[in-house]
Amino acid sequence: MSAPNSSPPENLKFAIPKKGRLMEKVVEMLKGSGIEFRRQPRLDVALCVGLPITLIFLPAADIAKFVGEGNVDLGITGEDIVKENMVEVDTIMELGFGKCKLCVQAPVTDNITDVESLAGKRIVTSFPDITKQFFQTYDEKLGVTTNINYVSGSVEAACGLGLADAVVDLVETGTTMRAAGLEVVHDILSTQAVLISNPHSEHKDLVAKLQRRIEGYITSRKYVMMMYNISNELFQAAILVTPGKKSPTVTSLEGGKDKAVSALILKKEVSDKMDALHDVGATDILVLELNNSRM
Ligand SMILES: Nc1ncnc2c1ncn2[C@@H]1O[C@H](COP(=O)(O)OP(=O)(O)OP(=O)(O)O)[C@@H](O)[C@H]1O
Ligand SMILES: O=P(O)(O)OC[C@H]1O[C@H](OP(=O)(O)OP(=O)(O)O)[C@H](O)[C@@H]1O
Repeated sequence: MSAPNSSPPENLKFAIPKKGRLMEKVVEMLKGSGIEFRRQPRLDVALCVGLPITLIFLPAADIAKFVGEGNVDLGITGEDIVKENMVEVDTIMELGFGKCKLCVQAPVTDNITDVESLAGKRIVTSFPDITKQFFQTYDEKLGVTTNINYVSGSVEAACGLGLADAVVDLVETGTTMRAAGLEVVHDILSTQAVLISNPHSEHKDLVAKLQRRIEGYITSRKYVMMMYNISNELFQAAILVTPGKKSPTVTSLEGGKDKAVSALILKKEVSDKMDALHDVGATDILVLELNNSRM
């Protein structure tokens, strides 16, 4: 029993992006993971329902720093932002969205094929530390200093405005880059959204619980359950098609001549697997959506 005057334990503080493409995905993921909250209009703090968690809505670019410095226990942001801030955080899991690349880009008309030729030139970026680190090797080799300037957005406009010889910016579809007349000269890193925690957080059990819930949700979005019947003779060939995530579940049907098999299948492989099972001789093939999962 706790001492009568002890203050209640503090809620876990969980920072999530306050706007933009990451926010939409994060809110959808939290809902699917049973992490529900009510956010009042214009408020950047929300309490979770039934869990001792306070959500704090912050700019994605600030979240790694807040987690690293222990202002919050847990956060979701891009790996690119974690690397740029060079903070000490535990990366708990990759979340599979917010995927893009950080690239050196230059005007198509300049026809630059070798990134080394940009050393000593003017580069504009929202990632000055990663960019500085990237060009350092070339600067030392060539005895030059690359001039790196920070802008917080619309990086792609810098070359057209005459402010830069090249930019270091994110590329997903390439639409922004092409519209600005730029092309990729060099990939620096691949990134996606990650769940990060402060290594000294006192909420280890709750962090582990959230991790399990989010993993369960991600699995349920990636997989479906495939069920089918197969004769005993053809069974071995069929389970080669559906080995499952760990292994398939197999039960004998009444009469003993056939088996019923259920196995998790990656969504993107469903049609190929159904065709293959049909060719092997399976019948009554069903595909069921997963609502949630815990592995
Ligand atoms: N086009 C993209 N595709 C996928 N992920 C992206 C893309 N652009 C950004 N990201 C990811 O989202 C993170 C936050 O991006 P961004 O800074 O654009 O968010 P924002 O909060 O909308 O800010 P702003 O619109 O003010 O720049 C990036 O660091 C990166 O990890
Ligand atoms: O390859 P694409 O699919 O075009 O995506 C890449 C663009 O997306 C991001 O910008 P965002 O749209 O967030 O606007 P910003 O320039 O204000 O950061 C990023 O900085 C790129 O400019």
